[in-house]
Amino acid sequence: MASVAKQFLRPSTVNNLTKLVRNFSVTGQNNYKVAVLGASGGIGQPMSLLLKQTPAIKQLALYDIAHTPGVAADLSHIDTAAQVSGHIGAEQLGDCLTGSDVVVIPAGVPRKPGMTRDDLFNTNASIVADLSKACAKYCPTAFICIISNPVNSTVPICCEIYKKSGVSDTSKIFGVTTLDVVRSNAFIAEAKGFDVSKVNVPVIGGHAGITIIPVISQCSPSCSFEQPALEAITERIQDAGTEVVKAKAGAGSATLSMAYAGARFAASALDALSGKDNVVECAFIQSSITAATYFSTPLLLGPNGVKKNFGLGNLSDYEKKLVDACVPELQKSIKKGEEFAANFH
Ligand SMILES: NC(=O)c1ccc[n+]([C@@H]2O[C@H](COP(=O)([O-])OP(=O)(O)OC[C@H]3O[C@@H](n4cnc5c(N)ncnc54)[C@H](O)[C@@H]3O)[C@@H](O)[C@H]2O)c1
Ligand SMILES: O=C(O)C[C@H](O)C(=O)O
Repeated sequence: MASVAKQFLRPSTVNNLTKLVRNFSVTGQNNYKVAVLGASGGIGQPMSLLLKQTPAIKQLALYDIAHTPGVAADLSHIDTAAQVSGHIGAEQLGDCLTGSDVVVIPAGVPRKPGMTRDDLFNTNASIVADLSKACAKYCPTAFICIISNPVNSTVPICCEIYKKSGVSDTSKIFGVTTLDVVRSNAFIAEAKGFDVSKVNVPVIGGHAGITIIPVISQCSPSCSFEQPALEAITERIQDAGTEVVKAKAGAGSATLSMAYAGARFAASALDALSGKDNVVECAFIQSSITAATYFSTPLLLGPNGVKKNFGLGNLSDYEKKLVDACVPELQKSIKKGEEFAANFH
C-alpha cells in the first residue's frame, strides 16, 4: 500500500486565520449553517470567533445552557458575513440545529489535574447523548464533529443514539482528533527545525493516552529519530493534553489550541460539503481497519462524509506495536459508550 503520506495531502484548511479566510474566500460560497453546542465554553467561544470569520458560513448558531445570548451579541458585531444566533436551554435547541450542515460539539466538562479523560464519562456521556438525540431529530444529515471527552466513548454513544433514533446513516459522525495532528506537527517541526506550515503527521487510533498514535514514519517532509527520541516525542504527543491540564493547574484543559483545531476540522467539513477536492483529515469514526470498531485514520472527505479511508498505510515495527497496544484500550472505551447508549432513554 502506498504510503499514506503521499496521499495525505495537507488539509485544505491552513495554519493561520488570514489564510483560513482567504481559503474560503476562494472556495466557499456563503451557503452553510454551522451550529456550535457548548458555544459559551473555553473552547466554544474562541472556536465560534474563528468560525465567524469563515465566508462559507451564512449562519452561525450558538447553543449552550448558559451565556449564549451574550456570546452571540458580541460575535454579531464582527463585520463578516455569517449571521450569528444565540440559543439557550433545551427548548431552543431545535431552532439552533434545524437546517444545520455542520454541528460542532464541545459541550461538557473538562479535566482537572489527576483525572483521566475517562473520568469525565459519567458527566459528559449524558450530555453528548442528549445532544446526539437532538441532532438525529433536527439535522440527521449534518456533519457531526464531536470534541467532548472521552472521545473514544462519546463518538460510539452518538452513533448508537442515532441508530436508536432511527437514523441508520452514521457516516458523517466524526470524533475530532485534529488537535493531536496539530500538536504532532508543532512538536516535530520544533524538533527538526522544519517550517511548521509544511509539516503533516498522520495521527491514528483514538484520543486518549496510548490510543493516540502519531505515524512519524509517514511524516511529510520525511524525518527520523533515534529510538529513544522517537519514543520520547511519541509519548509527549500522547500526554500533551495532560501537559496542558497540569499547566492550567485546575483551570481546565486545552481550549485555544482546541478552538483552532476544531475550526480547522469544521472548515474541512465545509470544504468537503462544497465539493472541494483533496480534503483530508484524520478523525475517529466507525471503522473496519482494525479489530476496534472505531478508529482514527486519514480520511478523504466529500459532500456525503467519508469518500475514502486511507487506512494505516505502511507502519514501522514500532508503530505496529503501538497499534497492537491501542486496540484493546479502544475496545474497552467503545464498549463503555455503547453500553451507556443502550441504556439511555
Ligand atoms: N477532542 C479534543 O481534542 C479535546 C480537546 C480539548 C478539550 N476537549 C473536551 O472538550 C470539552 C469542553 O471543554 P471546555 O474546556 O470548553 O469546557 P468548558 O467547561 O469551558 O465549556 C463547556 C461548555 O459546555 C456547556 N455545556 C454543559 N452542558 C451542556 C449541555 N447539556 N448542552 C450544551 N452545552 C452544555 C457549558 O455550559 C460550557 O459552556 C471537555 O469535555 C474537554 O475534555 C476535547
Ligand atoms: O486532555 C484533555 O483533557 C483535553 C483534550 O483531550 C486534549 O487532548 O487537550
